[in-house]
Amino acid sequence: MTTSARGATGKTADPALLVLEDGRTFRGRAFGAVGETFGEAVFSTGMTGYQETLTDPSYHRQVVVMTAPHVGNTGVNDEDPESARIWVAGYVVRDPARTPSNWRATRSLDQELRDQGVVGISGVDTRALTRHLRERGAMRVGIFSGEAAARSEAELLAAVRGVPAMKGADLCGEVATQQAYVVPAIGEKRFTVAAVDLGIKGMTPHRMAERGIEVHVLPAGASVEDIYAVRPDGVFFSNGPGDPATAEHPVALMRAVLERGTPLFGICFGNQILGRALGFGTFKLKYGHRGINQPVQDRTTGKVEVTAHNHGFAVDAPLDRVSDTPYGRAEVSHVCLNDDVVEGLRLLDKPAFSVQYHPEAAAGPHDAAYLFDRFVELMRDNNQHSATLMEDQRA
Ligand SMILES: NC(=O)CC[C@H](N)C(=O)O
Repeated sequence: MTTSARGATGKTADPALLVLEDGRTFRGRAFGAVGETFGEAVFSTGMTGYQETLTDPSYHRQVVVMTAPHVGNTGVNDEDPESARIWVAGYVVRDPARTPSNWRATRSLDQELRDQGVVGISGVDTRALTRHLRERGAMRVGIFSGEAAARSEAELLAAVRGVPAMKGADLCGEVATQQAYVVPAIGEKRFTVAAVDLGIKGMTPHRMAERGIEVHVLPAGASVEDIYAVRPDGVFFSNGPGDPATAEHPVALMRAVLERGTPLFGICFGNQILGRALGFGTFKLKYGHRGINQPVQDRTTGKVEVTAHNHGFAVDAPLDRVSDTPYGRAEVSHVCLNDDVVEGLRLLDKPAFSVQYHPEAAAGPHDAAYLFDRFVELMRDNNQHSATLMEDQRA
């Protein structure tokens, strides 16, 4: 052992090594489980919400670097997770809290990472690492501690370079539910929504349920018949991990929904699926957007909102004009003010829209919650329209 330090438990933490695919290394201490892990190194600028980050299924196969220097202050509780387990492949922090303190906490972050077998590293200069990823782009990484670190750096680097890249990764099937389930409406039921789970975060159906929506969450492999079997007033496509260029089945499903004109809403991966369904391309951003402080402009109102993000890919659609698509006219409805990345799409001739960011904001500001209300309005207007047509037929 070359270095040692007291970990959160008071035990001596093993040294750990972080190896990037371009050969840069960072030394630190084991945090969470001891062993090895691999993934795509990405950074999140969220100052709060680490439990929600860890349990967001969109982080599957990603090693998350926290730019906030001090992580773990409020420990871990049973209410904040966005899914039933931690999905990040590895976790990189500068200075973990030694003594968590919060009335809801039942355990420490270090303990939770160990219990779930998630390998992390602490004591890393996360500012230098983040700058490196900003300059060179997101890239593959490995974290090694204990026995796993007892190899030459050349061997560790070869192992990192052997793992699959995020570009071309088809991952939704690995995180989505296998069984359909229902999230009941809170209060009076007003609408039924079929939500295609591509890696859904728990807060998303909750935000719909709060608005009187009964949400039928369906597996990623659901058929068009499965969707319409629930007699939906609207269809939702969730966030999810991996490269949207691989998502053939969700694109086909969405096209069937657009064909029928059922009100449609997509979040994050769902926005990329809508982009593809309309005939736009998607591409990998250099280092993506992750955090809860990204400025986005709603181009329909001109208003700027501060929003929660987690995406490494984006839709390639023109910002300066309305596009003709097989489903009518479409436009970019939202744009990121940092870099002009497409953050939302809207159809002008059909009740369909999507955003690249997270209006459910778990964690994050609630500026974008109005998007769930827009979905409700689309369903309400569509139902009224159908009712009028029925009356016309009877007259
Ligand atoms: N949160 C998401 O849905 C992410 C979508 C996609 N995996 C991306 O990284 O861009």
